Amino acid sequence: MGDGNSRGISGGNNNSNSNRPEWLQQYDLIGKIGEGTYGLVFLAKIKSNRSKSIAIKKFKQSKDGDGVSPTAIREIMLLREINHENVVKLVNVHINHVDMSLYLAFDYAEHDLYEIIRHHRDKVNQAINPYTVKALLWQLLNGLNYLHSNWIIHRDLKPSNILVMGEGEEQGVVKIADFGLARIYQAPLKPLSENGVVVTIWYRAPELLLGAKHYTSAVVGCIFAELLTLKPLFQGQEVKATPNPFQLDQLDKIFRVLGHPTQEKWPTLVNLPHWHSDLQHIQGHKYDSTGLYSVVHLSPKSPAYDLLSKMLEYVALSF
Ligand SMILES: Nc1ncnc2c1ncn2[C@@H]1O[C@H](COP(=O)(O)OP(=O)(O)OP(=O)(O)O)[C@@H](O)[C@H]1O
Repeated sequence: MGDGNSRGISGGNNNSNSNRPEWLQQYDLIGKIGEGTYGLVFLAKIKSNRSKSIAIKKFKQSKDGDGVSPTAIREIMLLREINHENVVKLVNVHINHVDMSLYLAFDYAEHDLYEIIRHHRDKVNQAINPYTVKALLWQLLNGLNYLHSNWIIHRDLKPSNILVMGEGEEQGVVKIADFGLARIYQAPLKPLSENGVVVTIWYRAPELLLGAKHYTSAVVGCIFAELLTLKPLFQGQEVKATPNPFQLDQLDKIFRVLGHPTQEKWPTLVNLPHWHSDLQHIQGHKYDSTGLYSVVHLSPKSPAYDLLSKMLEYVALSF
Protein backbone atom coordinates (compact mmCIF):
# COMPACT_ATOMS: atom_id res chain seq x y z
CA MET A 1 0.00 0.00 0.00
CA GLY A 2 1.17 3.54 -0.70
CA ASP A 3 3.02 5.84 1.69
CA GLY A 4 0.06 8.07 2.37
CA ASN A 5 -2.08 5.26 3.68
CA SER A 6 0.71 3.70 5.71
CA ARG A 7 1.35 7.04 7.38
CA GLY A 8 -2.37 7.38 7.94
CA ILE A 9 -2.55 4.21 9.95
CA SER A 10 0.77 4.17 11.79
CA GLY A 11 0.44 7.81 12.80
CA GLY A 12 4.16 8.40 12.20
CA ASN A 13 6.21 9.86 9.37
CA ASN A 14 8.29 6.86 8.59
CA ASN A 15 6.43 3.84 7.28
CA SER A 16 9.21 1.29 7.63
CA ASN A 17 8.15 -1.91 9.39
CA SER A 18 10.31 -1.18 12.43
CA ASN A 19 8.40 2.04 13.11
CA ARG A 20 5.03 0.43 12.81
CA PRO A 21 3.27 -0.52 16.00
CA GLU A 22 3.72 -4.21 16.75
CA TRP A 23 0.06 -5.10 16.35
CA LEU A 24 0.07 -3.69 12.81
CA GLN A 25 2.69 -6.19 11.71
CA GLN A 26 0.13 -9.01 11.68
CA TYR A 27 -1.58 -7.23 8.77
CA ASP A 28 -0.75 -6.36 5.16
CA LEU A 29 -2.35 -3.00 4.51
CA ILE A 30 -4.00 -2.75 1.11
CA GLY A 31 -5.40 0.79 1.07
CA LYS A 32 -7.92 3.29 2.37
CA ILE A 33 -11.51 2.27 1.70
CA GLY A 34 -13.65 4.77 3.51
CA GLU A 35 -13.79 7.91 5.55
CA GLY A 36 -16.56 9.02 7.84
CA THR A 37 -17.05 11.76 10.36
CA TYR A 38 -15.22 9.84 13.07
CA GLY A 39 -12.84 7.53 11.34
CA LEU A 40 -10.67 6.48 8.44
CA VAL A 41 -11.15 2.91 7.29
CA PHE A 42 -8.42 0.77 5.72
CA LEU A 43 -8.53 -2.62 4.03
CA ALA A 44 -5.99 -5.14 5.31
CA LYS A 45 -5.19 -8.83 4.91
CA ILE A 46 -4.17 -11.01 7.83
CA LYS A 47 -0.61 -12.20 7.05
CA SER A 48 -1.21 -15.65 8.56
CA ASN A 49 -4.42 -16.12 6.56
CA ARG A 50 -4.36 -14.04 3.40
CA SER A 51 -7.81 -15.16 2.37
CA LYS A 52 -9.21 -13.16 5.28
CA SER A 53 -9.89 -9.46 4.70
CA ILE A 54 -10.22 -7.02 7.56
CA ALA A 55 -11.47 -3.42 7.70
CA ILE A 56 -9.44 -1.38 10.17
CA LYS A 57 -11.14 1.76 11.42
CA LYS A 58 -8.80 4.39 12.79
CA PHE A 59 -10.60 6.90 14.96
CA LYS A 60 -9.83 10.50 14.28
CA GLN A 61 -8.39 12.15 17.38
CA SER A 62 -10.96 13.99 19.46
CA LYS A 63 -10.92 17.75 18.81
CA ASP A 64 -9.33 18.65 22.12
CA GLY A 65 -6.63 16.04 21.43
CA ASP A 66 -7.63 14.53 24.74
CA GLY A 67 -6.96 10.83 24.28
CA VAL A 68 -9.54 8.33 23.10
CA SER A 69 -12.83 9.87 21.94
CA PRO A 70 -16.13 9.05 23.67
CA THR A 71 -17.54 7.93 20.30
CA ALA A 72 -14.81 5.31 20.04
CA ILE A 73 -15.35 4.07 23.59
CA ARG A 74 -19.10 3.82 23.03
CA GLU A 75 -18.66 1.94 19.77
CA ILE A 76 -16.26 -0.57 21.37
CA MET A 77 -18.40 -1.14 24.45
CA LEU A 78 -21.44 -1.92 22.32
CA LEU A 79 -19.67 -3.97 19.68
CA ARG A 80 -18.00 -6.20 22.27
CA GLU A 81 -21.42 -7.30 23.46
CA ILE A 82 -22.98 -7.81 20.05
CA ASN A 83 -22.97 -11.09 18.19
CA HIS A 84 -25.35 -11.53 15.28
CA GLU A 85 -25.05 -12.60 11.67
CA ASN A 86 -26.52 -9.28 10.47
CA VAL A 87 -24.30 -7.03 12.55
CA VAL A 88 -20.70 -6.27 11.63
CA LYS A 89 -18.23 -8.36 13.64
CA LEU A 90 -15.54 -6.63 15.67
CA VAL A 91 -12.55 -8.97 15.58
CA ASN A 92 -9.95 -6.92 17.44
CA VAL A 93 -9.20 -3.62 19.14
CA HIS A 94 -5.72 -2.10 18.91
CA ILE A 95 -4.23 0.94 20.54
CA ASN A 96 -1.17 2.85 19.45
CA HIS A 97 0.40 3.89 22.74
CA VAL A 98 2.56 6.60 21.15
CA ASP A 99 -0.39 8.87 20.34
CA MET A 100 -3.20 6.90 22.02
CA SER A 101 -4.89 6.42 18.64
CA LEU A 102 -7.42 3.63 18.53
CA TYR A 103 -8.06 1.05 15.81
CA LEU A 104 -10.98 -1.34 15.45
CA ALA A 105 -10.58 -4.40 13.22
CA PHE A 106 -13.78 -5.69 11.62
CA ASP A 107 -14.61 -8.47 9.21
CA TYR A 108 -14.43 -6.76 5.83
CA ALA A 109 -17.61 -6.34 3.82
CA GLU A 110 -17.02 -5.54 0.17
CA HIS A 111 -20.24 -3.65 -0.50
CA ASP A 112 -22.73 -1.33 1.15
CA LEU A 113 -26.27 -0.31 0.20
CA TYR A 114 -25.18 3.17 -0.88
CA GLU A 115 -22.78 1.68 -3.41
CA ILE A 116 -25.29 -0.97 -4.55
CA ILE A 117 -27.97 1.69 -5.11
CA ARG A 118 -25.54 3.97 -6.95
CA HIS A 119 -24.31 1.08 -9.12
CA HIS A 120 -27.86 0.22 -10.22
CA ARG A 121 -28.79 3.87 -10.80
CA ASP A 122 -25.65 5.18 -12.53
CA LYS A 123 -23.94 2.13 -14.06
CA VAL A 124 -26.54 -0.43 -15.08
CA ASN A 125 -29.54 1.94 -15.06
CA GLN A 126 -31.79 -0.80 -13.80
CA ALA A 127 -33.88 -1.41 -10.68
CA ILE A 128 -32.55 -3.81 -8.06
CA ASN A 129 -34.22 -7.21 -8.47
CA PRO A 130 -37.26 -7.30 -6.11
CA TYR A 131 -36.09 -10.61 -4.60
CA THR A 132 -32.76 -8.99 -3.77
CA VAL A 133 -34.56 -6.00 -2.21
CA LYS A 134 -36.63 -8.42 -0.15
CA ALA A 135 -33.55 -10.36 1.01
CA LEU A 136 -31.67 -7.16 1.91
CA LEU A 137 -34.62 -5.69 3.78
CA TRP A 138 -35.34 -8.91 5.66
CA GLN A 139 -31.75 -9.13 6.86
CA LEU A 140 -31.69 -5.46 7.84
CA LEU A 141 -34.84 -5.99 9.91
CA ASN A 142 -33.41 -9.19 11.38
CA GLY A 143 -30.29 -7.33 12.55
CA LEU A 144 -32.37 -4.45 13.92
CA ASN A 145 -34.67 -6.84 15.71
CA TYR A 146 -31.63 -8.34 17.43
CA LEU A 147 -30.31 -4.91 18.41
CA HIS A 148 -33.66 -3.66 19.67
CA SER A 149 -34.24 -6.89 21.60
CA ASN A 150 -30.95 -6.12 23.32
CA TRP A 151 -31.98 -2.52 24.04
CA ILE A 152 -29.60 -1.03 21.51
CA ILE A 153 -30.67 1.67 19.11
CA HIS A 154 -28.37 2.48 16.23
CA ARG A 155 -29.41 6.13 15.54
CA ASP A 156 -27.39 6.53 12.33
CA LEU A 157 -28.94 4.05 9.92
CA LYS A 158 -28.38 5.03 6.31
CA PRO A 159 -27.44 3.08 3.18
CA SER A 160 -23.68 3.62 3.61
CA ASN A 161 -23.79 2.07 7.10
CA ILE A 162 -25.50 -1.10 5.88
CA LEU A 163 -22.77 -3.34 4.56
CA VAL A 164 -23.13 -6.43 2.37
CA MET A 165 -20.57 -9.24 2.30
CA GLY A 166 -18.81 -9.95 -1.01
CA GLU A 167 -17.49 -13.23 -2.38
CA GLY A 168 -16.96 -15.99 0.17
CA GLU A 169 -18.98 -18.04 2.62
CA GLU A 170 -21.16 -15.14 3.66
CA GLN A 171 -21.76 -13.64 0.19
CA GLY A 172 -24.85 -11.38 0.17
CA VAL A 173 -25.16 -11.26 3.97
CA VAL A 174 -26.15 -7.83 5.33
CA LYS A 175 -24.09 -6.38 8.20
CA ILE A 176 -25.25 -3.30 10.08
CA ALA A 177 -22.19 -1.15 10.82
CA ASP A 178 -21.06 2.09 12.48
CA PHE A 179 -22.18 2.09 16.10
CA GLY A 180 -20.55 5.42 16.92
CA LEU A 181 -23.91 7.05 17.66
CA ALA A 182 -25.65 3.98 19.07
CA ARG A 183 -27.10 3.97 22.56
CA ILE A 184 -28.39 1.47 25.04
CA TYR A 185 -31.85 2.52 26.15
CA GLN A 186 -33.83 1.65 29.21
CA ALA A 187 -37.35 2.43 30.27
CA PRO A 188 -38.13 5.24 30.84
CA LEU A 189 -36.46 6.43 27.66
CA LYS A 190 -33.97 9.20 28.06
CA PRO A 191 -34.24 12.03 25.53
CA LEU A 192 -32.14 10.82 22.64
CA SER A 193 -31.14 14.15 21.22
CA GLU A 194 -29.63 15.51 24.41
CA ASN A 195 -26.12 15.46 22.98
CA GLY A 196 -27.07 17.26 19.78
CA VAL A 197 -28.93 16.23 16.70
CA VAL A 198 -28.35 12.86 15.09
CA VAL A 199 -29.35 11.07 11.87
CA THR A 200 -28.69 12.40 8.38
CA ILE A 201 -31.75 14.52 7.59
CA TRP A 202 -32.92 12.40 4.61
CA TYR A 203 -33.69 9.57 7.03
CA ARG A 204 -34.92 11.75 9.89
CA ALA A 205 -38.54 11.07 10.85
CA PRO A 206 -40.99 14.00 10.95
CA GLU A 207 -41.58 13.71 14.70
CA LEU A 208 -37.83 14.24 15.20
CA LEU A 209 -37.81 17.19 12.83
CA LEU A 210 -40.60 18.67 14.96
CA GLY A 211 -38.63 18.28 18.16
CA ALA A 212 -39.77 14.93 19.57
CA LYS A 213 -37.15 13.18 21.66
CA HIS A 214 -37.80 9.58 20.68
CA TYR A 215 -37.32 7.65 17.47
CA THR A 216 -39.52 5.40 15.41
CA SER A 217 -38.55 2.88 12.78
CA ALA A 218 -39.60 5.00 9.79
CA VAL A 219 -35.94 5.22 8.83
CA VAL A 220 -36.13 1.62 7.57
CA GLY A 221 -39.08 2.64 5.37
CA CYS A 222 -36.90 5.38 3.84
CA ILE A 223 -34.17 2.84 3.09
CA PHE A 224 -36.70 0.33 1.69
CA ALA A 225 -38.11 3.00 -0.66
CA GLU A 226 -34.60 3.97 -1.76
CA LEU A 227 -33.81 0.34 -2.62
CA LEU A 228 -36.93 0.31 -4.81
CA THR A 229 -36.48 3.64 -6.60
CA LEU A 230 -32.69 4.08 -6.34
CA LYS A 231 -33.04 7.60 -4.95
CA PRO A 232 -33.63 8.97 -1.47
CA LEU A 233 -37.36 9.14 -0.75
CA PHE A 234 -37.19 12.50 1.04
CA GLN A 235 -34.20 14.42 -0.26
CA GLY A 236 -34.51 17.68 1.69
CA GLN A 237 -32.06 20.57 1.51
CA GLU A 238 -30.32 20.78 4.83
CA VAL A 239 -29.95 24.14 6.56
CA LYS A 240 -26.62 23.67 8.30
CA ALA A 241 -25.56 24.84 11.71
CA THR A 242 -28.95 24.94 13.37
CA PRO A 243 -28.93 24.00 17.04
CA ASN A 244 -32.21 22.07 16.79
CA PRO A 245 -33.45 19.23 14.57
CA PHE A 246 -36.02 21.34 12.74
CA GLN A 247 -35.57 21.32 8.92
CA LEU A 248 -38.42 22.93 7.00
CA ASP A 249 -37.54 21.64 3.52
CA GLN A 250 -37.24 18.08 4.82
CA LEU A 251 -40.72 18.22 6.38
CA ASP A 252 -42.08 19.75 3.19
CA LYS A 253 -40.68 16.80 1.18
CA ILE A 254 -42.23 14.29 3.61
CA PHE A 255 -45.66 15.89 3.71
CA ARG A 256 -45.77 16.13 -0.10
CA VAL A 257 -45.53 12.33 -0.30
CA LEU A 258 -47.33 11.18 2.85
CA GLY A 259 -50.01 13.88 2.80
CA HIS A 260 -50.97 16.64 5.19
CA PRO A 261 -50.36 15.69 8.82
CA THR A 262 -53.85 16.12 10.25
CA GLN A 263 -54.80 15.90 13.93
CA GLU A 264 -56.80 12.82 13.06
CA LYS A 265 -53.81 11.00 11.55
CA TRP A 266 -51.40 12.31 14.16
CA PRO A 267 -53.17 13.39 17.35
CA THR A 268 -50.05 14.35 19.33
CA LEU A 269 -48.67 16.53 16.54
CA VAL A 270 -49.75 19.79 18.16
CA ASN A 271 -47.73 18.94 21.27
CA LEU A 272 -44.44 18.77 19.38
CA PRO A 273 -42.08 21.64 20.16
CA HIS A 274 -41.70 23.02 16.64
CA TRP A 275 -45.26 22.60 15.45
CA HIS A 276 -46.44 25.99 16.67
CA SER A 277 -43.20 27.93 16.56
CA ASP A 278 -41.80 27.02 13.15
CA LEU A 279 -44.56 25.66 11.00
CA GLN A 280 -46.78 28.55 9.93
CA HIS A 281 -45.82 27.82 6.34
CA ILE A 282 -46.80 24.16 6.56
CA GLN A 283 -49.94 24.73 8.59
CA GLY A 284 -51.21 27.23 6.02
CA HIS A 285 -50.49 24.86 3.15
CA LYS A 286 -52.76 21.96 2.31
CA TYR A 287 -50.69 19.02 1.11
CA ASP A 288 -52.49 16.78 -1.33
CA SER A 289 -50.63 13.50 -1.22
CA THR A 290 -49.45 12.27 -4.59
CA GLY A 291 -49.70 8.79 -3.11
CA LEU A 292 -46.68 6.96 -1.76
CA TYR A 293 -47.36 4.02 -4.06
CA SER A 294 -46.95 6.15 -7.18
CA VAL A 295 -43.65 7.58 -5.88
CA VAL A 296 -42.23 4.10 -5.27
CA HIS A 297 -43.90 2.54 -8.33
CA LEU A 298 -45.73 -0.16 -6.36
CA SER A 299 -49.27 -1.39 -6.75
CA PRO A 300 -51.34 -0.11 -3.78
CA LYS A 301 -52.53 -3.70 -3.31
CA SER A 302 -49.07 -5.29 -3.19
CA PRO A 303 -47.66 -6.71 0.08
CA ALA A 304 -44.52 -4.60 -0.46
CA TYR A 305 -46.62 -1.43 -0.48
CA ASP A 306 -48.58 -2.61 2.56
CA LEU A 307 -45.32 -3.04 4.49
CA LEU A 308 -43.77 0.21 3.28
CA SER A 309 -46.84 2.31 4.05
CA LYS A 310 -47.01 0.84 7.56
CA MET A 311 -43.35 1.65 8.14
CA LEU A 312 -43.98 5.23 7.06
CA GLU A 313 -47.23 5.90 8.94
CA TYR A 314 -47.32 9.02 11.09
CA VAL A 315 -47.04 7.62 14.60
CA ALA A 316 -48.65 9.15 17.62
CA LEU A 317 -46.08 8.60 20.36
CA SER A 318 -46.83 9.98 23.79
CA PHE A 319 -44.09 12.12 25.29
N1 LIG B 1 -16.36 -3.68 8.04
C1 LIG B 1 -16.26 -2.89 6.98
N2 LIG B 1 -16.05 -3.41 5.77
C2 LIG B 1 -15.95 -2.62 4.68
N3 LIG B 1 -16.08 -1.28 4.68
C3 LIG B 1 -16.29 -0.69 5.86
C4 LIG B 1 -16.39 -1.45 7.07
N4 LIG B 1 -16.63 -0.59 8.08
C5 LIG B 1 -16.67 0.64 7.52
N5 LIG B 1 -16.45 0.60 6.19
C6 LIG B 1 -16.44 1.72 5.23
O1 LIG B 1 -15.95 2.90 5.85
C7 LIG B 1 -16.94 3.93 5.87
C8 LIG B 1 -16.83 4.73 7.14
O2 LIG B 1 -16.97 3.86 8.27
P1 LIG B 1 -17.89 4.24 9.50
O3 LIG B 1 -19.28 4.51 8.99
O4 LIG B 1 -17.75 3.21 10.57
O5 LIG B 1 -17.18 5.59 9.96
P2 LIG B 1 -17.82 6.89 10.60
O6 LIG B 1 -16.71 7.88 10.71
O7 LIG B 1 -18.48 6.51 11.90
O8 LIG B 1 -18.88 7.31 9.50
P3 LIG B 1 -20.16 8.27 9.58
O9 LIG B 1 -19.69 9.60 9.10
O10 LIG B 1 -21.11 7.60 8.65
O11 LIG B 1 -20.66 8.27 11.00
C9 LIG B 1 -18.28 3.19 5.71
O12 LIG B 1 -19.28 3.99 5.12
C10 LIG B 1 -17.86 2.03 4.78
O13 LIG B 1 -17.83 2.45 3.45
